Amino acid sequence: EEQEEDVLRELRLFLRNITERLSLDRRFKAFTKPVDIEEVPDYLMVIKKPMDLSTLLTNIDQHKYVTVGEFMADADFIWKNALEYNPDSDPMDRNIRHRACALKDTVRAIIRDELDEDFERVCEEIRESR
Ligand SMILES: COC(=O)N1C[C@@H]2C[C@@H]3O[C@]2(Cc2nccnc23)C1
Repeated sequence: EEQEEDVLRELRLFLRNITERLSLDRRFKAFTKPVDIEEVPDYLMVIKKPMDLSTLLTNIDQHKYVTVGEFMADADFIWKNALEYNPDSDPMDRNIRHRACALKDTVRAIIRDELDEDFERVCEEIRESR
């Protein structure tokens, strides 16, 4: 009903705000757009579910997420993919893995600090009712 749409509208505002703040952080520049398959032709052979901050934003606008948990599952692919595709000891790989870990910790810290547990519970009730 209308109250549910009000909750989901507030969820989308919350998720857009997080995603935009991450996109402005210079540490996360490599995560703002999909990895360029022309530049990295083997990427899709290694990474089965590419994800990036611009795709998260598109998904939000397409009402893909009904809970913060669903959003976090996609956000986690961004840093997990980076750890998987860039495993070597060379400085470039180490640098992107460091940024991937910073992204993981930053997402979790924002959600711990800014998400009301009761709000997420209401979103989960809506999800289960659909
Ligand atoms: C999230 O970003 C990444 O996982 N990567 C991995 C790719 C390998 C390396 O860095 C990336 C882009 C790139 N382009 C050209 C040549 N080499 C590279 C970004």
